[in-house]
Amino acid sequence: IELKSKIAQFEFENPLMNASGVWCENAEKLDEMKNSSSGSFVTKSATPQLREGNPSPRYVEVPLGSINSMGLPNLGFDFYLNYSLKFQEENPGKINFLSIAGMSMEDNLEMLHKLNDSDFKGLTELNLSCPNVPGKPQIGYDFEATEKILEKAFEFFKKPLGVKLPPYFDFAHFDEMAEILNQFPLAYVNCINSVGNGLYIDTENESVVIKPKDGFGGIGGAYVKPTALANVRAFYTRLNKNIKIIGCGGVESGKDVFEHLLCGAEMVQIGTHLARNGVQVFDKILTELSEIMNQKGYNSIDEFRGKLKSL
Ligand SMILES: CC(C)(C)CCc1c(C(=O)O)[nH]c(=O)[nH]c1=O
Repeated sequence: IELKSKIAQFEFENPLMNASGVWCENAEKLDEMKNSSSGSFVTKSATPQLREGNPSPRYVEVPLGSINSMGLPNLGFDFYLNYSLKFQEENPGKINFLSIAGMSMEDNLEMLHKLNDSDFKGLTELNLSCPNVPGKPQIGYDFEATEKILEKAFEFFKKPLGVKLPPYFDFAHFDEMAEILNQFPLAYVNCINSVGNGLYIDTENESVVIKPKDGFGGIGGAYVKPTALANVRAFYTRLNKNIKIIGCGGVESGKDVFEHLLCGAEMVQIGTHLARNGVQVFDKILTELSEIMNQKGYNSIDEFRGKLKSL
């Protein structure tokens, strides 16, 4: 059976990849992703310079998912660009995704200029959960700021660009965001980033479980699947068809991947489940997805992608 997915001019042999931030922060992890059975991989969101990030504990697995306030620890933009250039050189015809999350508009534009002027042939992911000016919500929750940064980017950026979105919970927000995104020649929209500022409590110690932000952190894993599926579906039905959707959130099995694909996802990312179990999750989940497709008599994903039925 066929598991191919297409974004921009790229074709991937299967729809699975890691979620940015998971199994992608250094060369050792990226090599494991590169050598796994995933269809592609994305690098940890980069800032212009190396960042230590927040004090640990900053990522904690909990029964139904994970909570994190990493604080953008990363080896710096040049590391991920060089890794990507080496990857495309050593694997002719193959490309990866490179994520950026500047701490300011200038940082983002600087990294986009460098990418534009480089030999990078892959896809760039602009992480809109990046911080805004103090006192204002993250860029993805500031519609004006989102429009402004995309206007500035598309003045000069000529390579395939996607955006990573935080989750939305209101139809007015789906509509407003889609109206903005439809103005730009985006290659894709990636839904969702972690559900922001959750709180997990250790009742034995009567304390929080992560050190930064008094324990407040982004929630991932099974907790967020219904929200992730809703955001994938909401943008799939609102965006023009040449903007593909990447689904991210709550994927632990072939069944979860099937649900994201039914909602319209072109690629499906795995975060918390990958962090917990390592890259063998891709083999397991590909087998489970193939099993489901065989049982249902589907030979390719295109036969059911986006075809979620209303009642
Ligand atoms: C939240 C930011 C630190 C501004 C961006 C990086 C990021 C982080 C992080 O590095 O803390 N964690 C997430 O779950 N999603 C993200 O996009």
